[in-house]
Amino acid sequence: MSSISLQGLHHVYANGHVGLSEVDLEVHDGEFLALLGPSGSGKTTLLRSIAGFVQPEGGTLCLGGSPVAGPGVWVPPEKRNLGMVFQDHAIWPHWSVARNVGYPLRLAGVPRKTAEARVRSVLGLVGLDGLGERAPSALSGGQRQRVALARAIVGAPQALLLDEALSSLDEPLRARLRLDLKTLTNEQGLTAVHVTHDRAEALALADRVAVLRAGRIEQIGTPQDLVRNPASAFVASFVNDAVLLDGTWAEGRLQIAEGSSIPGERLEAGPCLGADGLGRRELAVTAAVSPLDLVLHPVHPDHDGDTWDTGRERTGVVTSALYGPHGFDVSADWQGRTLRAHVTGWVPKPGDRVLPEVLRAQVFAAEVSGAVAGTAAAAGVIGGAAGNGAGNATGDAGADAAAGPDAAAVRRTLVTA
Ligand SMILES: Nc1ncnc2c1ncn2[C@@H]1O[C@H](COP(=O)(O)OP(=O)(O)OP(=O)(O)O)[C@@H](O)[C@H]1O
Repeated sequence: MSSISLQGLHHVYANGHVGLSEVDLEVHDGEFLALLGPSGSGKTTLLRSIAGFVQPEGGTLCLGGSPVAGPGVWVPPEKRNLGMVFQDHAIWPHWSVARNVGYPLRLAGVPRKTAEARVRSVLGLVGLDGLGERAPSALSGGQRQRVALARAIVGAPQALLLDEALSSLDEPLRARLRLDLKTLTNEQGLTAVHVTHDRAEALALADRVAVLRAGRIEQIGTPQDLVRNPASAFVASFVNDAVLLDGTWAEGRLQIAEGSSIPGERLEAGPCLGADGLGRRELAVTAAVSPLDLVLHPVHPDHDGDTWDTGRERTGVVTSALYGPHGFDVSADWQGRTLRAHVTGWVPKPGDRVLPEVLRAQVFAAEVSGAVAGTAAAAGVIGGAAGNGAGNATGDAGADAAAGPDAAAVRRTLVTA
């Protein structure tokens, strides 16, 4: 059975802003669902509608199979049996930990002995064993958030609603609580809906992730689905940090810019292109390229064979290179667009010239201009089949530059059909 069910949920605020637009959603019993999306996409409105803090203008909302909002139905928040955790703990500073956690049980009139035993047990579940008599001021930020979590689950709610609940914590506290939250919800079979801006957190924690955009659910699926099979360029950009390249599909290649194209065998048609995939027609499309599928080949500083006949530069320039344990996260400016790539095998630094190459891209029908609100301003790329000057990823840029535009160098370093 669905623990939480929304049909055609709709809400427009008094100022005309669309909070939710005809949202259908089923959250299954024991499922952990993350709501992910850019600012203003409707995540909070959706969560607050479930909680009962927003009364939707249209549609129906059921909890545990019973309607709580809809035509002629309205169940107030305190009657919905939901646990909520906010970003800022919201615990009473002058009450002990145990008193804070036991508050919902006192409200519900649970006998004192039963309540004390339940509080002790829940404190154990959230890793606060033996800290019941502490004052909140004597706890760390992470511990205070565990108190809020304990209070949210102490009454055995039918669902747990988390509103940016981990966002105020610093790493590694946040990583630790993330792990504990996942274990706790799994072990206790809790249904949870978690609003977050943090895509890594959404992908790590959730059984399914709903990506919101302008009050609608753009895609819902497992983390693997969203990463491997994004339904749109927007999802690819938002979830996978993909660079978006507008271009034209024609004659077996995706033309990205003057002289720069991606051969068809490196392209995968997204679902919006239908069963025929890219087909034979000329199409305006957007290619989404994950930073892991974009190679930046270093170009030797002395090499000057990197312009088109028109004099336009084929290479890009590294604008930032952030070191990490598994390589560098690099941004490069290429023909006025920002490319992002994960670089291993050589040490990039700002100012380095690079030649980009796309290994794989997902292609979507082009959106009407400006429709991809909130995506990275990114993108454009890639390798032309002529010329050279690019070193390969093992750092032999100098050797290539010295070799001149020979066929071997071209094969080794550039996108070719
Ligand atoms: N109380 C309100 N009054 C008027 N408009 C609102 C109100 N709350 C939200 N909105 C508008 O509704 C839309 C959805 O906002 P919502 O807060 O649900 O998005 P969000 O994805 O949670 O954003 P954020 O990540 O910034 O919190 C936005 O256009 C927002 O400006």
